[in-house]
Amino acid sequence: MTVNGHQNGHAANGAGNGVVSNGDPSRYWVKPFVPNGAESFEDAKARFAKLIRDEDVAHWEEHGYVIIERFLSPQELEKADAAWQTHMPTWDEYISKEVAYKSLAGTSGRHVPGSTAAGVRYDFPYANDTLNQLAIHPFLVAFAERLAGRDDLLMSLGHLIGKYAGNGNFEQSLHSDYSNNTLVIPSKDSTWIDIPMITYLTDVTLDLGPTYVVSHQHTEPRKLMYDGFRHHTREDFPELYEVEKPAVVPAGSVIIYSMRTFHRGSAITAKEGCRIVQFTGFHTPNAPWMAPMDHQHRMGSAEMNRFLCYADAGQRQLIGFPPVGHAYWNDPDVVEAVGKRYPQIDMAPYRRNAK
Ligand SMILES: O=C(O)CCC(=O)C(=O)O
Ligand SMILES: [Fe+2]
Repeated sequence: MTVNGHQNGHAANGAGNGVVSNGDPSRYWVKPFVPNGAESFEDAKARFAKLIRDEDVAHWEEHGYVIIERFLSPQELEKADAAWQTHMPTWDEYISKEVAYKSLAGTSGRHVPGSTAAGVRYDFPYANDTLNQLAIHPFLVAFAERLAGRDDLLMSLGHLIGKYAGNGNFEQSLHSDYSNNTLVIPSKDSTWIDIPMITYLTDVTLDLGPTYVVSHQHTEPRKLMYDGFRHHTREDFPELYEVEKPAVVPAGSVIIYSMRTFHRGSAITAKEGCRIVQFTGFHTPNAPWMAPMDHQHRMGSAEMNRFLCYADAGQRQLIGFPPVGHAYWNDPDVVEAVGKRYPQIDMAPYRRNAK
């Protein structure tokens, strides 16, 4: 079942990209973006923005979430598979070395052993270019820009998370995600908005811990954001659990939701299997109370250097790097010094406005 009411993705858009798959080709299976090639990130975003369906935006506006099935092409998924497997075991690897892998935590400072959000957890940026690029896929950024109505968003978060059958209780209560994403609470006003997303890198079946989500239609009229509880338990709010819907989706799909959207991770009831996802989010740059991506311990890391050097200038901007043309680059000494810090970054575009 799908939660959007439209089955298996989208009809072919006639782009003629010749992709062969098990289902209909998705309209998003167009030329992938490659940083620092002929196309800028801006142009790639514009290309993907044209593919966004008005009804998907309308669904998000009405329900507080939308699921886009199979936005990643089979080729992208194949690369993504190889990429997550550099960080986490497949199910077969996991079960063949269960003792060793059971305690695998990843490197995230936000890994809380035993919590329902645990699992193996790595934070963006990763030691892998494909994973980094997936986190800021031009389609995801374009969709967030469309919802926010501006094109200068910043990345809020990035986590690669693996959950394995039999290794923990992942059953959560319905909640909104804001406690570590804003100092206050997420208001309705999209002037300052943070847009979270979960990209599913493996098939999610009912027994592999789907995300459950509740439409705004059920939560907004009741002002559940304002009742002082972030977690709404089954005991106290049974009626919410009657209207929640599972995001049962094929690998390569994404749920784009909001910080006001009630949702939850659920138990893996299958005996075998794992669910690998990447959380990301993008927010408007006008709200210091919101989503301060905690760069402090990442700046200067090998992963951050790797991300910055591989990325396009428009992608660096997503994490706060001064944009091309910004007055920061007016001082030629500064441009050259940053070039020395990151010898692999092409400084030519930044050099252009050095006076
Ligand atoms: O993993 C999921 O599907 C959702 C998890 C979640 O909502 C959370 O950890 O805040
Ligand atoms: Fe959550």
